[in-house]
Amino acid sequence: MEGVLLSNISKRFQVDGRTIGALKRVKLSVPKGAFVSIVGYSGCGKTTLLNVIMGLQHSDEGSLFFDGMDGRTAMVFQEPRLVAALSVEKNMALALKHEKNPARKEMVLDHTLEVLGLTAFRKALPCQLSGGMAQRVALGRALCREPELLLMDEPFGALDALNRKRLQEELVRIYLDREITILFVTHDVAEAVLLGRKVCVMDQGEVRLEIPVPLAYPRNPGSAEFISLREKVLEAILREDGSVLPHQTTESRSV
Ligand SMILES: Nc1ncnc2c1ncn2[C@@H]1O[C@H](COP(=O)(O)OP(=O)(O)OP(=O)(O)O)[C@@H](O)[C@H]1O
Repeated sequence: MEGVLLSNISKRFQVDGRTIGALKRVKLSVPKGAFVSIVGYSGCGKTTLLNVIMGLQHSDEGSLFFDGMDGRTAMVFQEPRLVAALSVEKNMALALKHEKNPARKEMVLDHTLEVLGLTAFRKALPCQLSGGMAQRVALGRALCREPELLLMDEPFGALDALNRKRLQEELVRIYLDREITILFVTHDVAEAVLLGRKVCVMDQGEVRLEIPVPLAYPRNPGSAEFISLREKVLEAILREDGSVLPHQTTESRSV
């Protein structure tokens, strides 16, 4: 299978003399071109998993394979992490600094600004942007790398509902337009089902369950199929945790 393959990946941290197993023999396959959502309770190892795949942290054990992929990987974080002194276009151009051909550099930059509706703000500084726009710039910077693999760590978590919805729609459009593989971490069960072709449920450092989402894009969160899948994912998370959330509606549940 072409794609990213994790085989028995483990990662431990030492905190105050205690050993924390952040990842415990994680097995996961992400086929090339797939959109995979990862959900799970806070602290279950989602960020560590992305960091290991990105190469920001080394695993203690296990193997990571990129089969049939060229290794071009980009990551988007919960906060935009823009350089305050640089304009929108200069922030995005940071991802193109290895591009030798100036015409191509300009073309990728112009195209990405346009796709994300940022052309009119290309000269703006980060302090002149709204939260949604800043996150769009962060996504643009990642896309300028023309990644085969895009890792997203709760990228829309800090946005208001409207901006979040817009960016979710834009991300699906970008995914369908490009041959890109996406691994998307979220606390929001509905977002996981809205975006992923597969939802992986993590618990205490393990990928416990993989639930396929066989719905066409764009998805309708009000449809019976969507609601049933959302419930299935939620039940899987609660089953792993062994707890109940008595006062929350399924609409609002995030983990
Ligand atoms: N640099 C670190 N040093 C020590 N412990 C860490 C470090 N990074 C993560 N951990 C621990 O590893 C475990 C997994 O953390 P991780 O950030 O991957 O979880 P998460 O599922 O992404 O959580 P959240 O949803 O809250 O972001 C947690 O117990 C955390 O305290």
